Amino acid sequence: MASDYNLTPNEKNVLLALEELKNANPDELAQKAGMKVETAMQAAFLLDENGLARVDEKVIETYGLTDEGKKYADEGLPERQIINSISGPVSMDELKDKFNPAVVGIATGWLRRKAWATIEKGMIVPTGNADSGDDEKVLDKFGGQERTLEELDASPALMKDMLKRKLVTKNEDKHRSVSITSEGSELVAAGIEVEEEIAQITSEMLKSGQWKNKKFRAYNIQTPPRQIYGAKVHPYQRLIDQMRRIFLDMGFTEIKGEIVQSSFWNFDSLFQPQDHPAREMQDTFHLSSRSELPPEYKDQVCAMHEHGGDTESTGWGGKWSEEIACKNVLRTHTTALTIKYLADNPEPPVKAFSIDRAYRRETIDPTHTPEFEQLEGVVMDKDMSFANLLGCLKEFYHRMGFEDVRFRPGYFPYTEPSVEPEVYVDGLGWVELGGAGVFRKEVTDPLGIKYPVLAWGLGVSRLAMLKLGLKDLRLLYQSDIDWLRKSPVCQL
Ligand SMILES: N[C@@H](Cc1ccccc1)C(=O)O
Repeated sequence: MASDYNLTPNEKNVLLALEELKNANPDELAQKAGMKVETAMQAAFLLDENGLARVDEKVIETYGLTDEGKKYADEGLPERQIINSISGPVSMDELKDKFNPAVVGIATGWLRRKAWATIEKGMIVPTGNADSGDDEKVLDKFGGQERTLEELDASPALMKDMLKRKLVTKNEDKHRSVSITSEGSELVAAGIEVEEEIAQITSEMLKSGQWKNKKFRAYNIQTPPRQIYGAKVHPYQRLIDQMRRIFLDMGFTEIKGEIVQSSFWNFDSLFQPQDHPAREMQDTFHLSSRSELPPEYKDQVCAMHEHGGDTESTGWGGKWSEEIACKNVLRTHTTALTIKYLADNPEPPVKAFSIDRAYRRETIDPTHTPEFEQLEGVVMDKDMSFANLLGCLKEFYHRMGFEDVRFRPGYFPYTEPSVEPEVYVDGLGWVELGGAGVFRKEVTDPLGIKYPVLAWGLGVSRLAMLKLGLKDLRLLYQSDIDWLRKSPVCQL
């Protein structure tokens, strides 16, 4: 049953005005209701929402004359001016003396097209038939105003031609009209009482006691409130913070470093041969800049690569090139940071980690991005063993909420033994999450590191996908505000 209970005084006034007008444009409505157009329309939209009125919008196309069009409406089209001024053949030159050459230029084409004249050897020869065309009739109809197609009594094809000839412009105007619905009329018939309502109480009203005689606008508890999205930490950042917290809690020091690294620190110090496939253009972002090689290590690293240095290792053999080692790259793993940190801090114990971005030339797909995070860590101390490495990683994954952790044999040029940790995820099975191992002598010896080093580099975004239940890693990197606001994984 309709009731005026929830209507504001403006809505009531507009509804009463509409009942008289039935259908009106915004200006008429505002005038009748005795309010500003915006106020009246605001009320009309509210009435529309409640089914008491209807606001219709339609786009009306109108045409207007361009400056050129106006001129020709007054003076006649160029072809008309010329055909009216001649009674027999005339030469173009003669016409150009009498008329603006631009006018003559435009006119000749149209004289021919309209078959008002032929052009023979530079002479314009009237055909004797120059009836007023539809375009001229339309030009006459404007009378200095915007006109609709109906008012001009013109075909769309003709208007298209005139648009092309730049005689007219086309405008699209949105027109609104408001009409009362039968429900609205019923409500008016049942009686509407307009009385001033207040939505806000002022201190004056309170002081004077006036508020006692006021009518308060009722709350409409049906109106859906505007959604408010609180600020929060990005879910990926939240997980990164959680991982950082775990290592800090386990007594590790966080290290940071440069994104741009020499090949020396990114590859050579890690005993990656200079012809290793990972160093190829298609895997690594190579830069044109270079770095100085650290004088305290470069000879030892060279010796290790070429023949195994002072150790029983044979090295890779061949010639190690300083030229290749000093070339800069975007770090392809954060192991470049931990190895340098160890070289700078060779005294045990060292427990350090880094959680930061690495770069590889990956083709972007749901599980690969050229920029990604790694969680890198090293432990160096007397008597550290492979078992300590597995224990440390297990502990980390447990703290991240993964119960089942296992290790598969892996291969990295810088570790021996090497493993790939995996966690078990319901529905997915065992998921591989990075690499780990104990640094080889070939890595530690040239840098003067005397004790065993446990090392790992774990995929962070892969872990985040598992924790957040995502199928597409790219979501983590695109700041899709809608997803961030609404996705349940972002609700924490
Ligand atoms: N750097 C290796 C991971 C790793 C780090 C340390 C030791 C062993 C492996 C990678 O990016 O895949």
